[in-house]
Amino acid sequence: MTHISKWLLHNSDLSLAPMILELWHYLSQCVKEHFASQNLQFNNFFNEAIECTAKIVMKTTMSHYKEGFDSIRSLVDVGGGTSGALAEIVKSYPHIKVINFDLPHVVATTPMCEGVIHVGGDMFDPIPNANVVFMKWILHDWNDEACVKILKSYRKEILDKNGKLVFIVIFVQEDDNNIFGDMGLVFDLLMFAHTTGGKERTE
Ligand SMILES: C[S@@+](CC[C@H](N)C(=O)[O-])C[C@H]1O[C@@H](n2cnc3c(N)ncnc32)[C@H](O)[C@@H]1O
Repeated sequence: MTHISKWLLHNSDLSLAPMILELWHYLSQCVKEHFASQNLQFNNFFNEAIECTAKIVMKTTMSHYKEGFDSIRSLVDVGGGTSGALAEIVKSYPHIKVINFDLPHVVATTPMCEGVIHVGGDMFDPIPNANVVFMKWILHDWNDEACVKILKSYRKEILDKNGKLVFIVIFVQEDDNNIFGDMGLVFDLLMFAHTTGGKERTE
């Protein structure tokens, strides 16, 4: 077993197996819109895939954005999935009132998580009230036009409340020569497989 293949083990605490292995079996069906809302098994695979990466990414985010979280009173995670990111946030910052906001079929199958309020809805409609709008790995799901729409409407809402927008995004570097260099390409292919119009960006 190589250092990198350890990420594919199902039984380790930090694993990428749900993201890298299972989802590809559904590539052809994913071309159909709304597949996840109609197929419970795929919905579960997709949510597990996101959750396994959330744990890994939030570990780093929490250590680098410590002061940022300290000053937050309420936060809505837009497209928060099964609240993997929020679970990590409330563990370290129980004073923050957190809301997980995602599509109704996702929220319906999301297990309860202490301290997290789940709200079902559409991110292109008005979102639940909070001082901070948090979005992790959302903008890469959408084309430029949709991203501008999201950014404009949330910016206005947040400015009115003197709050802030916190985004966690992936930036692909064209001359990436490190061991994770190909991950940009892998993520771009994932966006192709699982979204209609999403892509990884360089800026
Ligand atoms: C790539 S996942 C990111 C999940 C989570 N933010 C994370 O990184 O752990 C995108 C999420 O956006 C949700 N989503 C897609 N379209 C949406 C919409 N119109 N309104 C609300 N949520 C939506 C999906 O259900 C999914 O949970």
